[in-house]
Amino acid sequence: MTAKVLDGRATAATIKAELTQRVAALAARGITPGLGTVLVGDDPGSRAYVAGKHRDCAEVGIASLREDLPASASQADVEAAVARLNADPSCTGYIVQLPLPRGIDTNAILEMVDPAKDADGLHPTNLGRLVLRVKEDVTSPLPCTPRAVLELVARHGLDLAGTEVCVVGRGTTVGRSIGLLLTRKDVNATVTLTHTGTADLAKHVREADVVIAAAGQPGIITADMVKPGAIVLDVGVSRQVDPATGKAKLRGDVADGVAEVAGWLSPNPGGVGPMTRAMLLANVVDTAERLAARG
Ligand SMILES: Nc1nc2c(c(=O)[nH]1)N[C@@H](CN(C=O)c1ccc(C(=O)N[C@@H](CCC(=O)O)C(=O)O)cc1)CN2
Repeated sequence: MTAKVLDGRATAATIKAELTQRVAALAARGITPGLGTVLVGDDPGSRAYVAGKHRDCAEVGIASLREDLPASASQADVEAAVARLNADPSCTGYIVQLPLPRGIDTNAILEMVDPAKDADGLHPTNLGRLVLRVKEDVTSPLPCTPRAVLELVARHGLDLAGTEVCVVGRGTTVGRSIGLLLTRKDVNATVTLTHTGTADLAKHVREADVVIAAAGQPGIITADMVKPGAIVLDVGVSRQVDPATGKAKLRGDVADGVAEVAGWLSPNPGGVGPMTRAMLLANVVDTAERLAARG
């Protein structure tokens, strides 16, 4: 079997075209959404992702604001950047790029974000609304990668109702929150959340109709672990620098042979990554539309 491709690049391009029209409709009413980013330090991956987010904004007509801080920034410096974006009326939503450098208290920073401007859906209020099953169209944004996974699957005509899903990885941005989304009544999947403490990972993966690999461990999901025909989403990404050339290579959590066993596979790069960026834009536009509707 050669898996069909869950094409994140093409799907993200379609979504961005839709968002461009929605942003133009807001502009006609005198409203310009503005996305802010807080980037701390020199991590090449984080720098590339933030640069991509600003390119995306320009493409769809969203204004963008940057708070770039050096790796030596203190907790107080990062908190001051967050306070500036909270206070800036031209910033309708913003994100703090993760991971933050060691020594910065990430939870304290995320708690400082104004929940109404939280474009990542990672503020405790917004994650709490997800737990309480408050619908995001009424109140708050969903975390971008979990939303990206659901949107990518739905736009390829796949229905997850009744499926057994194995999530690999328990990080906040993906693993923990995606389980909450998948078990909502409008999705109706059954979820097993696995992690580094799981005794027999292969057993859980093998039983799953859908595998969401978000461990950040290159090649951890191998072909022998995957049920034939399963839907496999490769979310985790690791940047490995080739010592010979000095060039960075991206590696996903899914090993090469999986494409021969799975029914559907999201490539990495080119799958969930571009969709994550598109969902960030969607969160910003959704928020701007909600505010506009409230006058
Ligand atoms: N505040 C946040 N921090 C992080 C998040 C997040 O959702 N919010 N997720 C990841 C990183 N991330 C977004 O910030 C992200 C990862 C990957 C991509 C992407 O487009 N990847 C491309 C490859 C890009 C490249 O060549 O480097 C792909 O998969 O095709 C976008 C965003 C951690 N931090």
